[in-house]
Formats: sequence, C-alpha cells, structure tokens
Amino acid sequence: MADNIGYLTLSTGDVLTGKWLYKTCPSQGEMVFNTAMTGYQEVMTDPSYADQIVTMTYPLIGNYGINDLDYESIKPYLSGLIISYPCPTPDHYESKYTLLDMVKKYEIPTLYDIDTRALTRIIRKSGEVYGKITTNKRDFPTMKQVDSNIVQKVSITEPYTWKPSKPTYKKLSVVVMDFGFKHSISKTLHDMGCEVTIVPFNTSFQQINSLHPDAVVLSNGPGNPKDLKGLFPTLKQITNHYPTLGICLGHQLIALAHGGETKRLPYGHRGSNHPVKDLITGKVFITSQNHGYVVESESLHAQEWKVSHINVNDQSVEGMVHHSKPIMAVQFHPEAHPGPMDSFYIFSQFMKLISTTKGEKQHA
Ligand SMILES: NC(=O)CC[C@H](N)C(=O)O
Repeated sequence: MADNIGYLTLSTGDVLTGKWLYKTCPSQGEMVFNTAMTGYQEVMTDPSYADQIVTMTYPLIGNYGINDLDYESIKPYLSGLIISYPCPTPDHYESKYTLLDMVKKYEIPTLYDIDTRALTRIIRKSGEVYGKITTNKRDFPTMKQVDSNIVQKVSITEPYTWKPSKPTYKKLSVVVMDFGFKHSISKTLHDMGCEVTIVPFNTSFQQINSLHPDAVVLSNGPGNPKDLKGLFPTLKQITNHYPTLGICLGHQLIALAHGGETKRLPYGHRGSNHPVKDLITGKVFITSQNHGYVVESESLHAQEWKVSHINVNDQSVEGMVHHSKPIMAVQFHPEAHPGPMDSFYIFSQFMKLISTTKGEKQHA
C-alpha cells in the first residue's frame, strides 16, 4: 500500500500526504480551492484553471459521475486535482464514466485522502501558494507564477463558426474572442439564436471587421490579465467599435485596455454561491465564480465607467458598464455551469444592447 502514497508539497514549506487516484508526476501549479458542492466536471474542464492545482473543498467528488454533456472545453488544462474522497460508484442517469476514468483518460495528477480543509486554511492564510504533486516529500515547487503565455496554450488557432439551428428574426452574429472560453458561453449565445464565431485570442481588429459581427464577447481565461498587455490597444479598438460583453478575464481585459487597473485577490473567489449585488436594480444574485484577480474600482475613469455589480462579501468590483458606449462586463460567470443560473439575465441585457445599437445604426 505504501507505493500508493503521494505528496503535495507547498511553497509555504507544508507537506500534505495523500493517496494516488492517478499517478503522473511531478506536476506543479498555483494552489486554488473551489467551494462548489457539485460541478466538478465543469471545474475540471474550465480552461481558466490552466496551470493551477485545484482543491475541491466539498469532501465527496465523483458521486454523480462524468457525462458527455458537461465538458466546458475539449480537454482539461488543470495541473492537478486534490480531493478528500473520490466516489467509486457514481449514480446518475447521464453518467457514463467515473472520476477515475476521467483523470486516467486526461492524465490529471490526482491525490485523494488529503485533508482539504487544512489545505484550504493554508491557502487562505498565505494567499499566493504554489504546489507540487510528487512522490518525494522533499521535492518542493519551483514555480512562482502561472506561465505568462498560458492563454496561447488554451486558445484555438483557427476560427470556426457555429450557425444557429433556429435563426431568430434578429439574425445576430457574435464573435467570441477565445482566451480560454467555456463552451457554455458559446452555447448560451447559440441557444439565444445567434450565429457564433469563435476566434483566437490574438485576432486583429481588421480580421474581426472582415467577419462583420454585430457584437463581440471577450471570454474567460487563465492567468494574470496584465500578461496580455500587448493586446490592449487592439482590445480597446474592438470594444470601442462593437457592442461588447466581457466575462471574467474578458472583464479584466476591458478595464485594463481602457486605462484601469487590476489587482490580485488574497485567495480568489472560486465556487458556486458568491453573492453579487446589481447596483442598478439593487437585487442580489447568487453567482458562479472563478477568479484570482479583480478590477480596482478607483482605477476606472468615472466619466466613462459605472461599477454595475459588487461582491457582497468583500465589496470587490463584479461588473461595469460604459456610460456612453455599448460595453458591459462582469467578473462572475452568467453562463453558470457549474452553478446557479440567477445571473443569466446578463445575456438578455447583452442581446438588448446589441439590438438597440443595431437599430440605432440602421436609423442613423
Ligand atoms: N475565469 C476567469 O476568466 C479567470 C480570470 C483570471 N485568470 C483570474 O484568475 O482572475
């Protein structure tokens, strides 16, 4: 049994002992924790977790299995998975595979029987923690930050278009810039009747113009938004020209491209029950979140931007709208998956924004 023992060594000097669910190592990453009780398949396939070792705080993982429907990307990009108990006997009508099948298929280094509560306390206390999944308890992580080219590793290289199955009378076409997009974003737009074209993260303004879209979405994605500095002038041009929705990394990129600032949160927001207040309606929504950085509200030019949403727990910026241009952005995940659909209305608002802008252009 001793050869089933594996270690998670941390940049804090701590060593946690667990058992291998799938042994492939060593593997390093930024340590993050997700507090969702369900949605492990969506979490594992969300490209925003690239270069990160994800700890699930809910103790039972794998209990409803893995299906063919809930992939958020074609494959997982996370560096490792840390859990307490992997359920070997899933039960759900859509389940096709076990958690073990999944980690084996995609070769995700996975340790179980780890005290995930103790680990989460270390991450919460220390803030920025890096970890290594290894067979040697004296083998500590050398990694100090997520790769600054990580978006390039997860973005598509060739654009593709998804025609609507039931085109609506509005016939809206939307370009999604892929910084590591979750499939639920394009699926939601498609379900709303849009033609969706997904383009690589470094697509130029001219290339986007040649597609004649009605609107652009800047997707979620991994890493520090400031690492994409070279794209800010292009993103400013794009967002000044087209109705735009930014989601998570996309939200941060819009703020930076327009002269705002972002900062690192002490230990991030990752889970399915983060309360967010819509400052325009005064309503509070339970949202799905996965981010380590936030936009600094004081950095936004007040003549141009209004903070539209804040996090109820720590008052951080969760959304912004431009005063005169059709640009809106949210830090949380309105597409959910995993998590509640409470903030789905963001997509409806975006559709309205596109239609109004299109109508104004036609009447001009
Ligand atoms: N889900 C995301 O888009 C994450 C954005 C960014 N990588 C962050 O951690 O803040």
